[in-house]
Amino acid sequence: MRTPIIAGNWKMNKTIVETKAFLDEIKDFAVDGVEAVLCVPYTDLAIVKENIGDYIKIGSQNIHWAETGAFTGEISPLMLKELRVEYAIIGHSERREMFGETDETVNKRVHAAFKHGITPIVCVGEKLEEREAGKTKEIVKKQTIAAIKDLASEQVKQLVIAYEPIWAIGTGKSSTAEDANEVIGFIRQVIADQYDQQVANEVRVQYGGSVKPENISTYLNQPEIDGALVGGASLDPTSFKSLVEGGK
Ligand SMILES: O=C[C@H](O)COP(=O)(O)O
Repeated sequence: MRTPIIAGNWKMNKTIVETKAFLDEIKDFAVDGVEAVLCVPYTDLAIVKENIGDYIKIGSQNIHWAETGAFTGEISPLMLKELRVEYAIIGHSERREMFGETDETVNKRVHAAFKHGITPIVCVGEKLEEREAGKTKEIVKKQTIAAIKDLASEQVKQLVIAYEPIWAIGTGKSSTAEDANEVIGFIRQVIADQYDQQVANEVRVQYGGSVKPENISTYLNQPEIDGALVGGASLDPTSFKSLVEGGK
C-alpha cells in the first residue's frame, strides 16, 4: 500500500515575511495517512525549519551533486541537510527548459540526493508538440530510464516520480485523470522492466499540472496515481490544506 504524497512547489514565490504568514495558518495541521511536503525557495528554508512541526516535510526545488565547490548559484546536499530538507525536486520541466537541465544532470542529482538521505521527486513529462505527435510514452520512458540509471532497487522503491505534462503546468489545462493514470501506469511498467514488479509497485508516482482543491480527488481516485505535485494552488494556506485533505 503506497502512502499518498501531496507536495507543494512554491517555485519562485514568497518572501520570508510571506512564508511566516503562511506557516501561521497551517500550525497544527495534519492529515492521517497522507504525507505532505512543502518545496520552498532556498531563502525560506530556515524560517520553515524553525516554524513547522513534524507533520509537513521540507523540500527543496533542486540539489547539486557536489558537496562543495565552484558552482555559483547551486545548492549543496550538505546545506540542505542542515535545514532538515527531506525531499528535493529534481528535473522540473522549468529547470529542463530554461536552465539547461539534462537527463544526465538529473541522474547525477538523484544519486547525490540518495547519498545524503534526501528523497528525490523526479519530474518527467512531455511538451505539447510531443503529445500531439504521439510521443508521450517515448519521452517519459527516456526521461525515467535516464533518471534512475545505476540506482539500487532499494533506492528506486523510495523514489517519488512526478508526471507533469508540460502543457498542463500553470495553464489551467489539466490532463484528464484517465490519461494521467494511463501514463503513470506506463511509467510503473518501465520501472518493472528495468527492475521488477515489486520495485515498481512501491514507487510513488504523482501527477502535476493545474491540480487544485476542486480536481485533486479525480486524480487521487485513480489506481496508479499516488499524489500530486502542485504549483499555484499550494501558495494559499487554505488551498494547501484542502489539497492535502484531498489526498485521503
Ligand atoms: O511543480 C508543479 C507543477 O509545475 C505544476 O504547477 P501548477 O500546479 O501551477 O500547474
